[in-house]
Amino acid sequence: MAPRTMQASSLGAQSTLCRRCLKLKITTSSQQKRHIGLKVLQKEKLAAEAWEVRANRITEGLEKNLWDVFKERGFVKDIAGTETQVWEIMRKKRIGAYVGVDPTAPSLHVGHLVPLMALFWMYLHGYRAMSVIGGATARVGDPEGRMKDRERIANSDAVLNITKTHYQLKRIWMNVEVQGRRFGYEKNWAWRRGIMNNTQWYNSLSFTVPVHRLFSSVRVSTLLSRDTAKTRMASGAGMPLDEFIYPLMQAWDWWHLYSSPLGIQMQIGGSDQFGNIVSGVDAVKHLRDTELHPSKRIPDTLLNTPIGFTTPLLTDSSGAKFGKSAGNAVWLDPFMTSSFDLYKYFMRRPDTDVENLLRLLTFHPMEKISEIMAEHSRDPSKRVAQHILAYEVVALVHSDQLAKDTQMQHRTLYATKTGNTNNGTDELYAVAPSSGQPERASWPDDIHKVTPTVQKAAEFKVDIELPESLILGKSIQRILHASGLASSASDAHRLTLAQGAYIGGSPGQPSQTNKGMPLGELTFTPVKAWFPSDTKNFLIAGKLLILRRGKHFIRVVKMISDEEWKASGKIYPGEPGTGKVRRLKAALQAIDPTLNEKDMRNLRTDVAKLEESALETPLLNKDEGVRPVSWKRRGDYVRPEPLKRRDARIVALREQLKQKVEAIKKMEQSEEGGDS
Ligand SMILES: Nc1ncnc2c1ncn2[C@@H]1O[C@H](COP(=O)(O)OP(=O)(O)OP(=O)(O)O)[C@@H](O)[C@H]1O
Ligand SMILES: N[C@@H](Cc1ccc(O)cc1)C(=O)O
Repeated sequence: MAPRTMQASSLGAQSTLCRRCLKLKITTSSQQKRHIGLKVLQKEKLAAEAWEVRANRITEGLEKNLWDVFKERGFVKDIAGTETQVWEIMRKKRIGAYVGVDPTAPSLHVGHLVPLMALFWMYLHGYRAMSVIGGATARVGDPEGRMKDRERIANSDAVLNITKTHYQLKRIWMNVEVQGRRFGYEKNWAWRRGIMNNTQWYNSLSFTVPVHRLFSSVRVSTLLSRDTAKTRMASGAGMPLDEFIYPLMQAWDWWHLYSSPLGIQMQIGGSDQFGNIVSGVDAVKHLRDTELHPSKRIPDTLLNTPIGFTTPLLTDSSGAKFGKSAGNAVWLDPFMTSSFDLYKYFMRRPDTDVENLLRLLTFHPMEKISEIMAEHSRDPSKRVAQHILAYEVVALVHSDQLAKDTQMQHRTLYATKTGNTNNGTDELYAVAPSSGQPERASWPDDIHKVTPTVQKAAEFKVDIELPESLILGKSIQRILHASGLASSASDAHRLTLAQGAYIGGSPGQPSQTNKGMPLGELTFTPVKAWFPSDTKNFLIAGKLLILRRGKHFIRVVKMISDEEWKASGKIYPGEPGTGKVRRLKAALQAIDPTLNEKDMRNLRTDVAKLEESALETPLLNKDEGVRPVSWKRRGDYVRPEPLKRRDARIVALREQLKQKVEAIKKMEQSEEGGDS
């Protein structure tokens, strides 16, 4: 049976044929009705048949159950349910699985990749995979393993964290598609993946519903018997009620996902989540078995059993779990940890850990990992395995291209100036870079000493800060330009005309009266040519703007006072009085204060040419003194002495200019940041 139909029937849904459109009408609850075309049904039937064939092949030992892959790669720490149950359910049913992440920081970190990788494997093997952002649960915070009450998150931070986490996950999911293709997984019509936020159901949930349906069945003693609660009680400090019932909130999420047409039957989490997952299993079973609405009832069968498992925790060198709370996270956000530093972090993993990390964090098959390790052990100083690990993680988190560039950058940086152009590792690299730069034969000591770019989350709350006079006084197009989402104000104008730019706010409300982004939700409205005074309606907590270009390019802008802006010494693209021409003029005058306007104009033209030719094309003909290339004169031309002197001065100035132009460019690049 096709997944959707199967889900519909397992949920007790009724199907009837619509007489008007001759499509099958599936009724999953008293309110929800969906029309499914015959073509879709046919596809679902084919997908179900393929799944059945696969299940039989697993029984016959011709194919591996993904569960066995999880086990051999070291993904399984603890299981909620029995192993036989999980094995059989995964064999027979195209179940859905989810991993939840609380957006308590503006970025995911390396530790999150472990449970997420298990989810990505599920997706690549045809299961439904959901990554859930805990927009609602983050307002409470999981008390698991904490000795003290959690600090509550400010509204503006909640919005910011949700936005950043959402787009980070989106990018990673896109990369999973790319990596899936690279590793030979053929995308199938039935594959389903997504990102959800639990505010989607919490914001419209009546308080009495979970109270009646779930809380009434849970004994306080059960919650009190959990380690965290016991420790907090024993310390005499106790714990706030919201943290105390946090496991029930997480359980409600699972119930919501389980009973939805997605049929999310499995929860995956880091090993600290085991308690929450086990209570989730009990809660989902209870809610399922006490369902009163006949059309929503799900039978208590093996194939409908909620199951879960936890993955091992990634720890730092002292054995502490990488996490936000511990303050030792290696972030995935490029603004917080550059791709180079992320690469470097994995280059520093000790040989004893690298095989395990290759299994957990890459899609390389086990046989390939054995080959890599064999090659690695032939000469560990080349750090072949670490290079491949670092490459794969950067490709997953950022992109293949960036991984290639970062690897090249790394090789160049650690290259010797002499000899040995091939250290024999090239063929093992995920890409086969041949930069001509020899790799250092043995690794310099400093590579082990460099401290990781572990940044405090609080220092990196926003992508860019911009002054109040711009945000409240200039057009939204100028703001888009200043934030780096458009190459100029006119580009921004074209973009808004084509409805390609968005701002975080309430959808469907005019700019003059827009109420802004609802708390905890990520909603956008297209940017229009509104009055500058309307932009303030989109400010979150009076200071944050969330801007988006197209689907993925996002900037979180913080408004600061003009005084703070001035004191920062920065300039933003398009800032009045700081144009390129003006800056060049100032640079020229700094080089030679005696230059007159005409000289400067000539030099500026030269600079433009220099820039165009990427500072490489020779501007002078070999024997022509300083005559520009365009002066096509005969060889017997003799340049008068005063002109020669002037030329010599210009040559010297050009040299200095080249450096200035480079410096200005670098400054611009670093100001613009980038959605690499
Ligand atoms: N170091 C880690 N190794 C493996 N899994 C991790 C690690 N850190 C977090 N996870 C898992 O990622 C998922 C989401 O974690 P979440 O962001 O909610 O918490 P966290 O990073 O542990 O933050 P906090 O320290 O605030 O609790 C959970 O399943 C969690 O167990
Ligand atoms: N409690 C999890 C995050 C989470 C949130 C909501 C869920 O439904 C599931 C998981 C953690 O702190 O790591």
